Amino acid sequence: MDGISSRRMAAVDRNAAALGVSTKQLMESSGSAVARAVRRHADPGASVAVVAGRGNNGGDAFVAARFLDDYAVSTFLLGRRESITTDISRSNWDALGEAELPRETVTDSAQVALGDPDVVIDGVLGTGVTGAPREPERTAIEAMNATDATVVSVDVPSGTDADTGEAADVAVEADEIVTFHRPKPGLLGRDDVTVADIGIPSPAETFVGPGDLQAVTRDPQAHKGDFGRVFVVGGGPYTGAPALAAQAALRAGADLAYVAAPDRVADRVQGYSEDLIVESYDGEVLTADHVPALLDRAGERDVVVLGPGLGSADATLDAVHGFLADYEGRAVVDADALQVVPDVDTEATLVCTPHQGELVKMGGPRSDDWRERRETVENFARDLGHTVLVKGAYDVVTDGETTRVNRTGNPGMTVGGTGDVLAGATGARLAVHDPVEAGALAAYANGKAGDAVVDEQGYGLLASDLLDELPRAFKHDDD
Ligand SMILES: NC(=O)C1=CN([C@@H]2O[C@H](COP(=O)(O)OP(=O)(O)OC[C@H]3O[C@@H](n4cnc5c(N)ncnc54)[C@H](O)[C@@H]3O)[C@@H](O)[C@H]2O)[C@H](O)CC1
Ligand SMILES: [K+]
Repeated sequence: MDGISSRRMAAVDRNAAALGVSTKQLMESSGSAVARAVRRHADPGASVAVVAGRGNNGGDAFVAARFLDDYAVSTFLLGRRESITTDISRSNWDALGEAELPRETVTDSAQVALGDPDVVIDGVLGTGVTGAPREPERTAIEAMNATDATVVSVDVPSGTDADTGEAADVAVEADEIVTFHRPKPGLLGRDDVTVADIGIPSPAETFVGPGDLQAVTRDPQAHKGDFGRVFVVGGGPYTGAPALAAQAALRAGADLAYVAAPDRVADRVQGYSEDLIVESYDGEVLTADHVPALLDRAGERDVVVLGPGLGSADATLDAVHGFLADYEGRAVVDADALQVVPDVDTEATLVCTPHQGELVKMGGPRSDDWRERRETVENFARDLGHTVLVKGAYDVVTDGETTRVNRTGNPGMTVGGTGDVLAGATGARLAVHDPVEAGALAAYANGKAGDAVVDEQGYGLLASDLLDELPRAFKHDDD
């Protein structure tokens, strides 16, 4: 079983809530699994000390204490009730009081006195920890290690980093770890780990959801450019496509959006928006002579979006080939440029964004059912060596290893230009995320923006309508 990082676990937890399985339900399953582990180690009547921190790890421990009311269980909260960080955990603390189960709060490390229990439940710190344990958690961990009890850790031994397995100078020495859903990367290879299924529905992982948006953050200390300079190479036969892609990049969080376009159309592209930095090259379409200068510029920027509105003249496709052959950075490839990708040997990291027809033109599979498409596109992406985002009612994003499916969006989005918006948004996210995550986030937000527009005004959506909605579509609970 693959490991799941703390960050991904938090996203999946939030996605599960959006699918109707609340964190409270998950906590109930987690606590119950911990209680079952305790029953394997000691019979009813045995003494159990439950040591709980102020986060949801402690909440799991409160639930376990409630399930163990046929044991001599006493619960210690490291802090005051008011300092419990989540409502769910606090309600489970309150439930212990209502059930008249022994519980006490420990606000001073000097007060940590666990007695001589048969079993200790370690619910002090889980995946939400930052840094080495502080007081009173530190003393509590030492007190747990000092008992002769069997120690059952909730999710991860407190003091051990769930992602790296690194133990702080003070960390719980667990006899058994009951971890939830999937092993945490830092626990892989250990033989003292039980993985409990806590009822997270598999769509919470497969489908991009609101939890995935938690990856979209903006550091208040950031400087201009930190969130990406996106370079759209497009336009020639068409002018709207590169303008939409570049504006979408800004709406999806990029700091600067550049467009390189033939001088015949560059002014028109600029005319659509004063927010873009438009650079022109001579001629009517992209040709091989332009490639060296474009490569220089691309080297100064974070991501290239190659394709929108370039057209499919032979000279242009040759130029795309030449560009990709020598480019080593990150790029989104869209529209007519896609057909070149299978024939080019490149060091670049690409996110290809075909619709079904373009995928077939690339030599990819045709499949109508999304489950089948997930499989076939995975294989195709693996062979291609790049990330592929196939657009459809269910978008599939995969690098052949990691796959996400997006089901936001609606039939109104079959209108021209929505793909250009997606390509630009993907470019912006590719400046800060890995390729699959970038594609997944962009597809999710693009579809969500389309849903918001159609909700408000009905069909008749324009691709440009998506631009205004995109920032809201990327917003999430933590904002
Ligand atoms: N993800 C899921 O599907 C579920 C997870 N569950 C459990 O929840 C924890 C993670 O909970 P969270 O509230 O995010 O964080 P923690 O309880 O791990 O800790 C936060 C808590 O601790 C304080 N704190 C942080 N760092 C330190 C430190 N270095 N020293 C002392 N105190 C620290 C912080 O202020 C908070 O108060 C996960 O592991 C699971 O056990 C649920 O079961 C629901 C499903
Ligand atoms: K723990």
